[in-house]
Amino acid sequence: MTTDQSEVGYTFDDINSIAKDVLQKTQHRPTIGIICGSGLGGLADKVDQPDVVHYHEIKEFPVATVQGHEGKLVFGKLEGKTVVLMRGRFHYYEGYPMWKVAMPVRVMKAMGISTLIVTNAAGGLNPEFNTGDLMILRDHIDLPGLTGECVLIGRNDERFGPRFPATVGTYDDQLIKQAKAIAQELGYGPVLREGVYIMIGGPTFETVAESRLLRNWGADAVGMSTVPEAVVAKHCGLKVFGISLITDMCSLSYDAVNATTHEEVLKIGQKRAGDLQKLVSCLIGKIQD
Ligand SMILES: O=P(O)(O)O[C@@H]1C[C@H](O)[C@@H](CO)O1
Ligand SMILES: Nc1nc2[nH]cnc2c(=O)[nH]1
Repeated sequence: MTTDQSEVGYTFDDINSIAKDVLQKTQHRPTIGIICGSGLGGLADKVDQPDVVHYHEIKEFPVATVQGHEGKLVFGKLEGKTVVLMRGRFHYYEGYPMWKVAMPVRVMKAMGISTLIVTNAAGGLNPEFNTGDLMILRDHIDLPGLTGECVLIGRNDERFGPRFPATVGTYDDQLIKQAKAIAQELGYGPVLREGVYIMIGGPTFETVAESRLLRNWGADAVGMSTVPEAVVAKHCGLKVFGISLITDMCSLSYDAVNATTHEEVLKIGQKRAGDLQKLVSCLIGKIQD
């Protein structure tokens, strides 16, 4: 690991060495990676023949510090596919630099995945949304990136991806179509949404004025994760699918203020995680390795 600001982050060799070490702890060779959002780690319990690797067992891996994020990789079989789940992700507000927040994506790519599924808990900004809705990410707004904290800042190694990557089409059209069809089959039509996720740095939830601003910018939901992971995934050529569980509605008016808490986020997560997990499992079943 280097410390010079132009060379921050793990080198290509560092990433490959971490991936190699982790693969020695499991018999599985995953093709699909899944990052579980706050309170959404239960999908890991559905994995057959699980091999669990705790983050603290992996040299150079950050540790998860947020309630609802356990801090382990779970390898195994889901719907016949070999997967690796991150049960616990890293957030910028925990004090990790952006490149560290997203480094597990490069490790998973080095382990052999070709598709990344990212899930999160998010606040609803679109007034037509309701708490408990599931929102497929059509696109995102990288607010930290737009303000100088892009996850790809630093020297670029072309073996990871290009210096100036396109971010249009980050979320795979085919996966979006498949997920929508599955949601209809499962009877989730009334709670299924599609929209734009905006990432803020956190850990503060939004003021009313900030929620109005984010809504005016075209965002349908707001959260504190996902975007750095999706940007790094697109950069290194992974197919990406993103989905948010709307755990609370952001206040757009001073007359109806809802002061969101993390406990509320986890509670709705617990209540609604089953449907999100079902949708993600069925989608995994349809992904071509
Ligand atoms: O990891 P995610 O994005 O699901 O977590 C959300 C955003 C904050 O970390 C936390 C707020 O309750 O939930
Ligand atoms: N920023 C933000 N993140 C969330 N994660 C879950 N709910 C919210 C929310 O309302 N705002």
